[in-house]
Amino acid sequence: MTVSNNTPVSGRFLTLEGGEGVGKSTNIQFITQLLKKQGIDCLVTREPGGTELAEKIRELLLSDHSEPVGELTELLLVFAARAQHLQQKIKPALAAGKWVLCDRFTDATFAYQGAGRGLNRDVIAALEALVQGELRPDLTVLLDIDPAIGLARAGQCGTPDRFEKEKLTFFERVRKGYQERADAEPGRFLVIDASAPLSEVQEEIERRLLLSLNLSDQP
Ligand SMILES: Nc1ncnc2c1ncn2[C@@H]1O[C@H](COP(=O)(O)OP(=O)(O)O)[C@@H](O)[C@H]1O
Ligand SMILES: Cc1cn([C@H]2C[C@H](O)[C@@H](COP(=O)(O)OP(=O)(O)O)O2)c(=O)[nH]c1=O
Repeated sequence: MTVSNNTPVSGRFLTLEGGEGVGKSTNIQFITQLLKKQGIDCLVTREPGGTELAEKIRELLLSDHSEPVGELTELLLVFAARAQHLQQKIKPALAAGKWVLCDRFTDATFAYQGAGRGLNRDVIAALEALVQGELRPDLTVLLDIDPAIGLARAGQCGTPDRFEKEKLTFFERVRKGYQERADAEPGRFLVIDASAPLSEVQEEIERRLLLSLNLSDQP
C-alpha cells in the first residue's frame, strides 16, 4: 500500500513507549517526519496530557506534593487524563480517518503503575476496558534500554520530575513490565534496541515501521 497518491486510508493509532531517557522525544519527531514523507500527516500527542485539562492532570502527576501520592490515586489520575484525551482528541481524530501518534499510552500504565508500583493488573485492565472500550493501539514502538543508561541520558535534561526520582529498581521493574507486554503481543509491538547510536536506532525504526505498516518498497 502506498498512500502518497491520495489513496484514502483509515486512521491508525500508533504509540511510542519506553523508560526514562530512552529517546522518545527525539524519535517521535523522526517518526512524524518519516510518515510525512509517505504522505501521512499524523496528529502527534502525548500522555499523560494532550488536552488542556489532561495537561493539568499531568502537572499533578509529575510534581512533588507535601503528602505521599497514593498508588491508586496515581492510577486514577492517569486514567482520568486518558478519558479526557480520548474523548476530546484521539477518538474524534481516528473517527475522521486521521493517524494518531501518541507518546505513551496504556502500556505505560501497565509498566509504571502495574510492574513499577505493583498495582494489580486486573484492576488496570478493568479501568482500561471502562475508559477505552475496545480501543487499543494498532502498533506500538517500544524503545528498550538498560534503565541505568536511560536515566543517565535523562539526567542531562533538567530537573527530575516525581517519576524520575524513583530508584533504579523501580525502572528495572518498569522495563520488565514493558517486555512482558511486548512478549504477549508480538504482532503489535516493535521492540527497538535504543542503546545503539541514534542513527542506527532510527534506521531500525524506519525499516521495521514501514514494513509493519505495509509502506515499505522492499519485498
Ligand atoms: N540513541 C541515542 N544515543 C545517544 N543519545 C541519545 C540517543 N537517543 C536520544 N539520546 C539523547 O538522550 C537524551 C534523552 O532523549 P529524549 O529523546 O529526550 O528521551 P525521552 O523523551 O525518552 O526522555 C537527549 O539528550 C537525546 O539527545
Ligand atoms: C502515560 C503514563 C505515564 N506515566 C509516567 C511515565 C513518565 O515518567 C511520566 C511522564 O511521561 P513522559 O513525559 O513521556 O516521560 P519522559 O519523557 O520523562 O520519559 O509519566 C505513568 O506513570 N503512567 C502512564 O500511564
